[in-house]
Amino acid sequence: MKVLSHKDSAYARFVKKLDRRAVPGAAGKQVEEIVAGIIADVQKRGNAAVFEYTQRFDGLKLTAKSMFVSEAEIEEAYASVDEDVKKAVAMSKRNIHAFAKRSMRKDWKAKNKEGVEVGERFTPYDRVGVYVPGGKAPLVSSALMTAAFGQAAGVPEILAATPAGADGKINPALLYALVESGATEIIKVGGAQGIAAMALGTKSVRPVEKIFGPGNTFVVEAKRQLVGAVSIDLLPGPSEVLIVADKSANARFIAADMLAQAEHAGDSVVGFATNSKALLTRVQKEIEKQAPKLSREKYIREVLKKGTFCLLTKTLEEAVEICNAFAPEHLSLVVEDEEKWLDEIRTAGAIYLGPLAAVAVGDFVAGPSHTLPTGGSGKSFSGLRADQFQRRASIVRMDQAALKKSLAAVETFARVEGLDAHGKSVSIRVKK
Ligand SMILES: NC(=O)c1ccc[n+]([C@@H]2O[C@H](COP(=O)([O-])OP(=O)(O)OC[C@H]3O[C@@H](n4cnc5c(N)ncnc54)[C@H](O)[C@@H]3O)[C@@H](O)[C@H]2O)c1
Ligand SMILES: [Zn+2]
Repeated sequence: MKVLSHKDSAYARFVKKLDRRAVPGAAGKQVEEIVAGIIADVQKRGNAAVFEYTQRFDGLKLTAKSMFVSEAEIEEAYASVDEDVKKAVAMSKRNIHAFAKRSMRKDWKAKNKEGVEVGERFTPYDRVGVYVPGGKAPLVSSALMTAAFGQAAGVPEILAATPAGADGKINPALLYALVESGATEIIKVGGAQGIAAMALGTKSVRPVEKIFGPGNTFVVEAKRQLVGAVSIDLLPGPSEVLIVADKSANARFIAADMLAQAEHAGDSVVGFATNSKALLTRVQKEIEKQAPKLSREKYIREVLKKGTFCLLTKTLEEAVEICNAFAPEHLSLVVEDEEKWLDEIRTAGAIYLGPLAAVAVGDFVAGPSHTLPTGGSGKSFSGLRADQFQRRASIVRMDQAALKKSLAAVETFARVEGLDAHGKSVSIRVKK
């Protein structure tokens, strides 16, 4: 765990490095090339390529039939998932839908100064893809945090892709959550080949229009490379939290949040910035006290060693500046004057306010999606939300009076751009 005070000589340099930019290719030339190769191969050979990579990376042999989760598998999942899980999924889904309803764009129309009616119309995509990471943990909540937003937006076809283990089985709770969140088809394909199959289509997989969801570096790089063939939500990478706190904060809660973040995976990032020396000392002690009791201590130790920093800043202002430069996926803001400091926060993906706002509640059930911008991309992306499942079209309608009032300016534009047919197409309609 890196601990630095503003008085240390290494502090300024370290803080400067926290001003991040998520640049393409940051995953490394090698990942970029591997993914480009997989995409090209899926484009050329379709199913055959998808099956080959699935065998190579996940040890699973698939066919055109077995790549899709069957009705029987879904029935089995519904029968085996216990009531507590069903209840928790229902609660999360209810809150997601309520949140989604408010953030969805609504049609509107108005008249411009000349009397032309202008407006916007929003309709759900017809067919989207969601990626749910497999691998290290069955991310039941990630199914909800992507697909259920599409479901709320009214997307009729949601194709989900998730890697199955070598035994071809998908965790029943994950399957249950996916179906409850509106997934209409599920393929047992992960990685870059899963993203490529959804974006480009194969003989068995009909292509989607937009792809959502988190994944490892191969998945995220594949999404980045396939922009154009599809659009995407954002490029979410390894999870992170930054806690900004003053002396009013509770050290036990902060330590618990830092450990919760650290247990996600070995590549998680955990930051803590405070202007209170006493708090910093107490948090360090608390971490050592709480960590040994946790089941994922292995990941936690790894993250504490290489992905954790604690900064003693000179002022709270400085901590907030660090936050804006860092653009954390999650910010936990625990300060006396919440409203004042909230106004200063600009780049965080999700802001948790006050000592009781545990990030884990947002991870699972609060309502906003936990699929959020990481690696500094909060400067240019926002978290996944329902309106990203809506297509937008602008609408223009006019009558004779509005047409007449627009004519002079149109003719001027037409003249300077050398597009006389444009001018003509308007003047021809205007009644003299
Ligand atoms: N930001 C968020 O909201 C959020 C949420 C959940 C998970 N995540 C992130 O998702 C990631 C999950 O990663 P994961 O690996 O467990 O699951 P994953 O499903 O993302 O990746 C597994 C796939 O990676 C591919 N792969 C593995 N090794 C490869 C190689 N050498 N070459 C090419 N492809 C290869 C395989 O196809 C495999 O199916 C973590 O980094 C986690 O932090 C982020
Ligand atoms: Zn978390």
